[in-house]
Amino acid sequence: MQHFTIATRESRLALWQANHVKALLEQQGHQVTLLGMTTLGDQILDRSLSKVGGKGLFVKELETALQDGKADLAVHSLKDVPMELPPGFELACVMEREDPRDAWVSPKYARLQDLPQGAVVGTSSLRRMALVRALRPDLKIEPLRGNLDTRLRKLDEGLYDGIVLAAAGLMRLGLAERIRTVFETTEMLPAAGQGALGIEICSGRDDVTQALSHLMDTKTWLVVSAERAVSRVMGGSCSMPLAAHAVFNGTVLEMRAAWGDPEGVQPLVHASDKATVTDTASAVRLGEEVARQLQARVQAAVRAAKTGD
Ligand SMILES: NCc1[nH]cc(CCC(=O)O)c1CC(=O)O
Repeated sequence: MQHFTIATRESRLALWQANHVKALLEQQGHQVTLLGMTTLGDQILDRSLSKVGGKGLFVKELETALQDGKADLAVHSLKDVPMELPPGFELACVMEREDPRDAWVSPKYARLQDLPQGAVVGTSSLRRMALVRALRPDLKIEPLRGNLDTRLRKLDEGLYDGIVLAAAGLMRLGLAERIRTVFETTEMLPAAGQGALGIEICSGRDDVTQALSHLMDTKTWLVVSAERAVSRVMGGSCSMPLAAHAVFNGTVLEMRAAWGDPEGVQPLVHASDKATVTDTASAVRLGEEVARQLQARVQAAVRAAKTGD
C-alpha cells in the first residue's frame, strides 16, 4: 500500500477524471489524495487557445507540482497533452479509450445537416471549424470556449444554433442526454488522443509506474501512439486544424488523418494507411508514414493554389 497525490485541474471534467483514477488506485489498496489546481489555460477564456500558446497551458502547473514533489501523478485528457513532454516527465499510462467521436449538441436541430442556411455553430477548435466548414460551408462559426458546463450554458442562452463537443466528456459528466447525434468518424475525424486519459509522472518514478500498470490499456496505448505521431510530425498544436484517428481491425491498425488550412481557404487534405501493429515502434511508424503522406499532399495543395492550377 502506498500514498499517492494526484494533481488535477479543477473543472468538473478534470475532477471526474482524477476521481476515476483515484477510485481505481484505491481499489488496489492505495491511499489517494487530490491536489486541485488552476492552470493558465483555465483562466484564459476570452481568446482562442491557438493564439495564446496551445495545449501546454493546461499541463504546465500540474508538471510543476510533480516536479516540486507536491504530487505523484497528473491525470490529463490525452488530447490536451503536448506531443513532446518537457525533459524529466513521461506519459506513464494511457487508459482504455472511451468513445473518441465528436457529438452534435443542439436544442432545435437533431443533426448538423438539418441546420438552415447561415445558422451559427459554436466551436473554438480549429479542427472542428475546418471539418464543419467542409460539411456545411454556408454556416457561421462563432468562438466558444470554457469548460463543458460553460459551453452548454452559452448554447442554452441562445448564442448558437448548435455546438460540437467530445462525446466522451459529455458521457463522463452524465450529460449524454444532451447529445443529439454522434458524428461518424468519416464526417468528423477526431483529434489525436480524443476520449483517452493519460497519466503523467516524473521520469524514474518506478513506484508510480508499477501502481499504474493495472490501469494501462496496451491497445489504446498503441492506437494513440500512432495518432500522436501524426501530430508530432505535423508539428501539431492547437494552431493547426489537424485530425488523426486510428482503429484496430484485428492486428491491423487503420489510420486516417486530415489537415485543414488555418485560414480556411484550402480544402481539407486527407491521408490514410494501415499496417500490422504489435508494438509502440510499429504504431509510431504508421503514424509517421500517414503524416508524411499528409505533408506531401498539403505541399502539393499549397503549390497548386499558388500557381492557380
Ligand atoms: N479541449 C477540452 C477537452 N479536453 C478533453 C475533452 C473531452 C474528453 C476527452 O477527449 O477525453 C475536452 C472537451 C471537448 O473537446 O469537448
